[in-house]
Amino acid sequence: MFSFFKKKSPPPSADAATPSTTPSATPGAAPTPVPATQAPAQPAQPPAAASAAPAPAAGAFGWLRNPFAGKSAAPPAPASAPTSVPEPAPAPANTQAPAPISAPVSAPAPASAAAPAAPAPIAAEPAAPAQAAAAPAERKGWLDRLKAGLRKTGSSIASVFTGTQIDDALYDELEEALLLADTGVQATQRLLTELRRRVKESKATEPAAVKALLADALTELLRPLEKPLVIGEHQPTVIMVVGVNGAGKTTSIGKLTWHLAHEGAHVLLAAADTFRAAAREQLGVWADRNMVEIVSQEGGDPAAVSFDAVQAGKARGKDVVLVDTAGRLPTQLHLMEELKKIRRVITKAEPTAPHEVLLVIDGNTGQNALAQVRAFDDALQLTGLIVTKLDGTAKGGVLAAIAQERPVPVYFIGVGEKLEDLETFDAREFAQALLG
Ligand SMILES: Nc1nc2c(ncn2[C@@H]2O[C@H](COP(=O)(O)OP(=O)(O)OP(=O)(O)O)[C@@H](O)[C@H]2O)c(=O)[nH]1
Repeated sequence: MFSFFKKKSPPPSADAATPSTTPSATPGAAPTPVPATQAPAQPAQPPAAASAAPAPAAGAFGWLRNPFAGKSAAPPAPASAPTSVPEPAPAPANTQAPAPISAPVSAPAPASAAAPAAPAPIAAEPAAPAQAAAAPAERKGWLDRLKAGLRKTGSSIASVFTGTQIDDALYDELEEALLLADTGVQATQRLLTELRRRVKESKATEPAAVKALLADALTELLRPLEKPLVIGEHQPTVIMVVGVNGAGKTTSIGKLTWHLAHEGAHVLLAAADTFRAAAREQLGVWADRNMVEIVSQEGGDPAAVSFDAVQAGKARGKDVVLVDTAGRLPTQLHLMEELKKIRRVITKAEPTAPHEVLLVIDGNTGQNALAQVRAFDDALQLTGLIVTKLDGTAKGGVLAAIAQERPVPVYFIGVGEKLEDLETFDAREFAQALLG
């Protein structure tokens, strides 16, 4: 299990007013909010973790605290304050993971106040150090999978250090290996310069020691990418998810939803890919699996669906609204304009939203991923990345290129198709996994 988000204490509930009880009651025209139905505990063959898992949020994960866990373990203080957003319908998300869910649901605001250690202002956390200490067995298992996933990238870099001498040949080989791993010219040069400095300073004599110094230099380079996703500062937190076709957007949203729901968050999905029926269906399957609501519409304007979803999320006191958009290339300018419109219209529904604009990139695309980050960032002002398919890739170095050239935080990385194959990004873990 994991906990990947931090929850800020929501402001003393604003729009409490009108929770529309049923899943529908969507304002405006068409979109059809589909209740995530009665879904039985375990749908067909849900991604492995679903069955293996829901040890309801224990909050024992690395550098992110799990405020919902606190709430569930010890039922939040009798929601004294008239609180905020009364959760209307017995939020579907909850049925499956009784403990964490129900509690937070009904009284989001005060709960967080009650949440013991939570007041901590969120944002950028000195991530790494705490992590190792807090890391439970699950984190260890994840690290093993990450290592296995990055083996293709790592083995060629690691082979540089099998010799006995630290000489120019070693640095040349390393340069080649880093470039082949799609680390990019700038990041590669920076790493080599930094490595030479560290080697000199430490008077290292063994290639193995050089490898450890490289891990340090890489960690430092990647560190700016570490940042937790913050949930709870706004209610709902509106997250718009974008990316090229097939990058893994919908799958990542599904995984994220599962984890959020199991942390006790109430999630609403918005299927803003209104053109492709398969895309909507795929998201619908994830909604059913996670027993969360979805706003979906056949045809029509993706921006309108997003607007309605945000409105519905506000009215129903959801913690998170996740907007899935259709895949597109950044060179398809009219489609990029469509994304900008979705963004604008979301802001009309909630002036502070979207709170996150996440780009999903396929780790296999190497340097092209960097081009995608640049283009989507220019168009949409990204707040974070999800990097998928780092399993089996020989191009894992691209994160170093991103850190060097366009350091948009990496909220999550994916190393497989199963639920548990999505985790928070940690610079040192990644550097170590990358170097084998
Ligand atoms: N190996 C691996 N496969 C993944 C990962 N994440 C997603 N996938 C697979 O990638 C494929 C595409 O994923 P989708 O979630 O449909 O991608 P999408 O970006 O929503 O696609 P469009 O809606 O067409 O734009 C699916 O087969 C997923 O199972 C990952 O981390 N590792």
